[in-house]
Amino acid sequence: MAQARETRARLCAAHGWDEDAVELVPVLASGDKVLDRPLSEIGGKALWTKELDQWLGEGRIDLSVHSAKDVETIRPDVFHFPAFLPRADRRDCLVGAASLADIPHGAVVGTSAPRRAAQLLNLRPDCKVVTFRGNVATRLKKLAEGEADVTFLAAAGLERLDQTEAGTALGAEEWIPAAAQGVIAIECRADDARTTEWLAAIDHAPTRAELEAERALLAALGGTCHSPVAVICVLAGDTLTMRAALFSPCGAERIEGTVHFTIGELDAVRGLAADLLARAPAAIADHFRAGD
Ligand SMILES: NCc1[nH]cc(CCC(=O)O)c1CC(=O)O
Repeated sequence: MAQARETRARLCAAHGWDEDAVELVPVLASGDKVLDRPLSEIGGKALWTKELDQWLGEGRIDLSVHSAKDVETIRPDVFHFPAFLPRADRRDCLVGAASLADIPHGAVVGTSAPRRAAQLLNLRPDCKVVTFRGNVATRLKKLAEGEADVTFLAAAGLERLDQTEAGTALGAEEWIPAAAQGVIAIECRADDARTTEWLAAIDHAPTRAELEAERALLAALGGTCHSPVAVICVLAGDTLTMRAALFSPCGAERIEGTVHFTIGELDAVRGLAADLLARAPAAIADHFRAGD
């Protein structure tokens, strides 16, 4: 809802509309209903899009507001994304310890993200990972109740809920975030020219450049929400720099690569994916579907 309010504010500002010109329709996603198992076990990212897709397809809403990182790599052709909002803080925050080094030996870490679990175990094999789902408030509550010693939450999510003091943001030199993290993606029906044009006015081109590259990497790797993959792509001037790491699920193996390219040069991204997969031991490669 915080993301939908931000979208409405930007749309109204861009077009000079009153706030009541845009109606917010809350749609509860399956991903919010099933909270006792990791997303990757119960149906993946479609759990965030299924209900919204149905409402959008039926014309009950004109646009859907997503966290870009929750959206599947391959989407139905009948929809498209005319707008990505300016990227918020893309970093993960560590909650419950001041730094990765300060996590107590043998600590219990709550997360159900394969990337966070594998990356943490790669750096801190002494830790134990337990499943931790639910929205930001639920996860902070579970932590306070002692279900885990530490957890990770996206800085963007904490920021949107005014809870930034809850954790310490981790820099890219020590911790790589998820593809598309911190980006709000707005989707509408591809044949809806009117909404497409309204949304195009609030699209942020630099964010789109990073996002398209990060999503192209996932597509080239055949990555899903089961795949422990971390990627950061940063635009500076006309050059994008992408750094990506693949992990085996329990963190024992890690391979990494970096590539520089210009906007739209997605062959460079596909080259990085091919290089990573070529170097990947089976413990990593088994979690990707190269070539799909
Ligand atoms: N379902 C997980 C999810 N999807 C989007 C965000 C917030 C960050 C973002 O918008 O990228 C979160 C919470 C988290 O990872 O801690």
